[in-house]
Amino acid sequence: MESTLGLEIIEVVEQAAIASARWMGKGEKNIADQVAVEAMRERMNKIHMRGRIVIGEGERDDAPMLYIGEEVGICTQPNATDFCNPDELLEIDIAVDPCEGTNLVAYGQNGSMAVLAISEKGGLFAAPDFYMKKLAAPAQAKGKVDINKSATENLKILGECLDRGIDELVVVVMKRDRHNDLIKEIRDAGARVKLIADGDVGAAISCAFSGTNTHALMGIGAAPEGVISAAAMRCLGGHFQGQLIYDPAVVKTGLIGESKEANIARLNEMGITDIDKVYDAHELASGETVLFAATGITPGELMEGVRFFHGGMRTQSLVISSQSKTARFVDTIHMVDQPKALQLH
Ligand SMILES: O=C(COP(=O)(O)O)[C@@H](O)[C@H](O)[C@H](O)[C@H](O)COP(=O)(O)O
Ligand SMILES: [Mn+2]
Ligand SMILES: [Mn+2]
Repeated sequence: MESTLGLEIIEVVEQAAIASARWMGKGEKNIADQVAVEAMRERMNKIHMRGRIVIGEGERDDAPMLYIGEEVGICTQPNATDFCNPDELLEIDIAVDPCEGTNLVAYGQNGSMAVLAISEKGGLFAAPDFYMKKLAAPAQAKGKVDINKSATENLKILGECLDRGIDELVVVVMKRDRHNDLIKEIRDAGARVKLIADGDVGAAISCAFSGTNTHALMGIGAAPEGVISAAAMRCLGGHFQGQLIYDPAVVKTGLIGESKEANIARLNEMGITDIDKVYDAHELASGETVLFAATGITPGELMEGVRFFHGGMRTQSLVISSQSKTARFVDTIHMVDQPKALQLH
């Protein structure tokens, strides 16, 4: 699956990030999102692959592009056998978030990215448009911290695994009312909290890299983003667990469904009967081969944002492959017109 796809998907996330970055700081989150979706879809449809979107734009709002179930790639065409080789004809599943952190882009804040994950058919958990309680941590703590334990217990374990005092740990938490008790508990335990407005995919993956000063992600974010984070964490060997949250009273932002009962019924209809199951990274991204790609839109812990200059732009991306066991940071200069100068760094 991987050979040329790994290279082509870099351009997919690069193009989405560049399109969105043009709207950075303009206060237009919907446009920043829409242009990323269009650019991602356009580039994706030029790839020799037979893809199907399993996590995409707006499960419930009839999104016109990159919606769940949409087929993407040249090899989805009826006469594909005429121009696609057998490898390219293998069905693959794709999870996308063309603009992860739309508010961050609209308000010029750090941490947004264009991101996707790919696996063979059935290799990514088709998460419903629900919330997910998440716990991410570095590889040293994999299988030792546990989402069922309290934050206090996990911080103690994390400190031991990382050979750090609890006061030397930084936990990323999304700034939401639902996290007020969690934030207090982390601070009372002695650790430091980095509050983010949005963008928990980047925060989760940052845990896998030392040097980011991010030692854990705790709290409740969106479930689709949980699967994308898990895909990267699975390849990187980091710890990731997720548990679906279906009770609007827990989430507090009120964006999921009408009632807890209706949400449980919806999960059951989707075939999810063990509604409180804790999924680990290998269950959320279970495919034999998993690919992940992201490009920074605004600057973040992992990647620079898109930088525009006369005649072009520069992007930084991260491409991770379970097959080649690589995490590549790709720095690209895009020459649109003839730039007057190309800066080395
Ligand atoms: O920041 C996020 C928003 O993603 P997007 O809509 O693609 O810009 C995600 O990182 C979060 O995981 C999540 O969507 C967020 O936690 C939703 O929670 P809330 O704002 O409380 O409804
Ligand atoms: Mn998102
Ligand atoms: Mn998004």
